[in-house]
Amino acid sequence: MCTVISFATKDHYFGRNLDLDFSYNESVTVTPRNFVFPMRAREDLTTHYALIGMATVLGGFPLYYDATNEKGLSMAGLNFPGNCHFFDLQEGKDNVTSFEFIPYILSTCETVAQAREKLENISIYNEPFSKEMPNATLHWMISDKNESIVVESMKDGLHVYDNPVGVMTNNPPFNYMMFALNDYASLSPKQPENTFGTPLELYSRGMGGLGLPGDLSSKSRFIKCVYTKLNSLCGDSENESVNQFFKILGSVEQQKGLCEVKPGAYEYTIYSSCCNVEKGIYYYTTYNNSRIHGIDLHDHDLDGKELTSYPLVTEEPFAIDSRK
Ligand SMILES: C[C@H](CCC(=O)NCCS(=O)(=O)O)[C@H]1CC[C@H]2[C@@H]3[C@H](O)C[C@@H]4C[C@H](O)CC[C@]4(C)[C@H]3C[C@H](O)[C@]12C
Repeated sequence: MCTVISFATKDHYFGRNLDLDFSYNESVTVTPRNFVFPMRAREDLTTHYALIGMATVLGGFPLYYDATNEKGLSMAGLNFPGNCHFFDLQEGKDNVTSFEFIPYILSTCETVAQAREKLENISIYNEPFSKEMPNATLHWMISDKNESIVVESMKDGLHVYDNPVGVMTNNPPFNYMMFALNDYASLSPKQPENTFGTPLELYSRGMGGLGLPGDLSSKSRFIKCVYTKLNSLCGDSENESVNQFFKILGSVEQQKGLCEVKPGAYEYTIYSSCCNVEKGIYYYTTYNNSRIHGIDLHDHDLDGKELTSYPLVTEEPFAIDSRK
């Protein structure tokens, strides 16, 4: 399971938890403007916006999981098994494979409004990257500074939903997720009001949130993360914002051993990311390394042609303070 959020203080931030039982050897990857994205059913993308994000690079192609472009438009793919459906080539449509979808939108659009226009004619084409790399069953969140949308390709076509809460997880489809929020509308960081007309003792702090789901199912993570994000208070500095972002994602992170996906195999939060979309800095932590690392898009020659990849730092020694 996974969770993606868009978040704002003075700057805007976008990132996700990647929850899975194994890794595809992902790295933080910068794609400069003149890297050629070969496309399967349309003209190659030769000159485009520069991108930074998490990807598996295979055969020279950055298979992005989540990324942000130099204009601050961001996009992430999360699992959507069972509901997701991709199509054969459609005459008269912009046929874009699922692994080309992030590069295509982020290469060519500056805003969600522009992405919406492109989406009007896009069909997600079912050709896999290779025999060894079948199609991932994904849905996507796309965000800019002003808004977020969710894109779900299903048997009956492409659905584009406004996402006023800026959070997405996995199944069920996004309209069901938004409806499910109704059941929790009365939760609050304030202590509840006693309406029974008989004296009761509020024996603990935090009782306004009683009933907030805490399990790892995707609907529960959606509710919990929306509640956490929308009630979160945060200062404007980069340090406070990035730390708070990781704390919000931490409210739905997965500890090893709690979510069995097949006998003996457990999903866990392999990495968490947070991109400052204004500055183009992609921060991340990994399961065994909570030190925040950052890679700056603008540290690179953005007019170049070659990818730059940064292997994840997955372990680091603790800082043990000495009395001396
Ligand atoms: C599984 C990942 C999403 C994590 C997630 O949502 N897990 C929840 C599982 S579930 O709901 O409980 O079933 C997705 C996110 C991005 C995906 C990867 C990216 O799409 C890039 C390539 C695309 C290739 O077609 C397949 C391999 C792959 C490298 C994908 C593997 C996998 O499907 C990834 C890593």
